[in-house]
Amino acid sequence: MKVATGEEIKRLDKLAVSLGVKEEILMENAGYSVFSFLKEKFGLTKKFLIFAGSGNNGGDAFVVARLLASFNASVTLFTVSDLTNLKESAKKNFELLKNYPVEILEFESVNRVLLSAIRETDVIVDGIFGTGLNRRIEGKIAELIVEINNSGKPVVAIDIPSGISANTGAVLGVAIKATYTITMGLPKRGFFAFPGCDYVGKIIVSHISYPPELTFSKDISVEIKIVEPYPERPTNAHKGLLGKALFISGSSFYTGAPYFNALSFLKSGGGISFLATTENVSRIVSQRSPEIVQIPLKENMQGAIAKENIEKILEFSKNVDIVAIGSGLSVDDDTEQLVLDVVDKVEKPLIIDGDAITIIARHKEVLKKRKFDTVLTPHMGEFSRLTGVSIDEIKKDKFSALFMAMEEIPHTIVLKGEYTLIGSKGNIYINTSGNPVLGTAGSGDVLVGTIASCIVRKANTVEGTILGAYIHGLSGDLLAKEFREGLTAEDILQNIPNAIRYYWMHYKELEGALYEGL
Ligand SMILES: NC(=O)C1=CN([C@@H]2O[C@H](COP(=O)(O)OP(=O)(O)OC[C@H]3O[C@@H](n4cnc5c(N)ncnc54)[C@H](O)[C@@H]3O)[C@@H](O)[C@H]2O)[C@H](O)CC1
Ligand SMILES: [K+]
Repeated sequence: MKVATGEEIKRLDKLAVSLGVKEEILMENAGYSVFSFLKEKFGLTKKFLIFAGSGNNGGDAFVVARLLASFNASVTLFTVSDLTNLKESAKKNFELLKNYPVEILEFESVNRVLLSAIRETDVIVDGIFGTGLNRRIEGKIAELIVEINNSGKPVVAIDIPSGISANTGAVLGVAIKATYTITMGLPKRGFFAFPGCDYVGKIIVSHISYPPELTFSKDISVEIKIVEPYPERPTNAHKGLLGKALFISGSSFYTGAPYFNALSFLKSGGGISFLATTENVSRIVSQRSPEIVQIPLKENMQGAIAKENIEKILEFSKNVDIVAIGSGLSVDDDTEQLVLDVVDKVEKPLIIDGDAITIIARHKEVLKKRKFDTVLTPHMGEFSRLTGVSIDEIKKDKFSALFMAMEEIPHTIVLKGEYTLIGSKGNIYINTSGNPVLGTAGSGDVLVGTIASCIVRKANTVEGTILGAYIHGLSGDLLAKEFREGLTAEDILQNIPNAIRYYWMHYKELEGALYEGL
């Protein structure tokens, strides 16, 4: 499903209008989708308290009030801010509403009338601001929102929780904490970025009768894409057929990263995992996992892979289907040379992680020159090094930061975090699996191996990356159903086969599971 900015959705609304789907129809559909959700979820015997602003979000709210009242439901509606400049469709709906049994009040301040209305209601509907929010919410509307948030009542937001930026997920002053958000046309980017993601509650999408060419608009470059699983193991499956990976990772301080890299490749469907690491690390990893094929290398004074191994590594890379470098590696001079040579000379799909990102961030010309499929898997800090943009700036709008990075770096970039973003060829794919369980040491190393196997088994770098990121997050999601704390990268790794089984059974429903279309 495509994910839009506020501007994009306004453009789609206009296009729909130009195709004859008048604004009034769109507004009716928007209101109807919220009404039918309320009817189904809460029933029409409940008390509804609706807040309507002076824009078209308020217009949607008038429709909701009218439809509820037409079933004789108990409805109180507060108008928020001055309604003298209502736009045409909203104005018509406001006038229409006056013929229905709805208590219409003006919100003046957080006074006794308001507090008692909030206390007595069963459900609150937020139609204060939608995509038209263009500045911080202050004064009495801010106070109102705080009161709604403190009420403990279920809140259904129309289109966007008021106060959340549709594009970035920022809170503009204060924002409604919604239990459900019924969003119009398409979901908005801000729902998948922190802190907006904590305000939307469950997202339900209504296409408000857009013609499908708008819903699936090619001009929108952010989307949630659930890809097909990789093909089943062939009957004559043997390890060579299922893909060979070479992991160049680990140093004396990081013995877990190479283990997680190499074993997760096998756990997620890869055939043979080769691990190029120092002799010492190799000994430790082989005791933990004899399934991994070791390429023990000479160590330098810093406990990292010595540079005299470079030729051997480059030569070995010719025998495999994919190479990954960087997890728990090091940033010393020998490692720098190793990373530069690998990025420059390995003619296979390459995943660049961890310290290798830190190194290559200082030599972007080598990265830009690289002609073979490449995936970078930075966390926020590494992404900041890679782009030269501060973490604070990235957090303000991670979508724009990733679009900018893609202009400079012509590779697939996986920006890890809550809702990992995968940027490739000017498009961004939002990963919707995962939860805070995954924020544990070694989790990123498991991600590298999982992406590697999915790339090889799907024979497609971008789709493999999307699939690998999803499976990794899903492993954490399935664990989170049973456990709250105490999970480690080992648990995520061991649960990957379970995540794969689940994905294979349910992937067709996964998009709908997040968005119950109306
Ligand atoms: N356009 C369509 O065809 C459809 C729109 N739908 C709904 O409409 C809203 C977007 O409506 P819009 O009128 O553009 O904006 P808002 O309702 O969000 O409100 C704008 C209103 O509020 C003022 N304002 C903005 N920020 C603040 C602030 N911080 N404090 C005070 N006042 C503020 C601004 O000046 C305007 O007067 C969209 O989200 C949908 O819900 C449909 O669904 C149907 C089709
Ligand atoms: K709203």
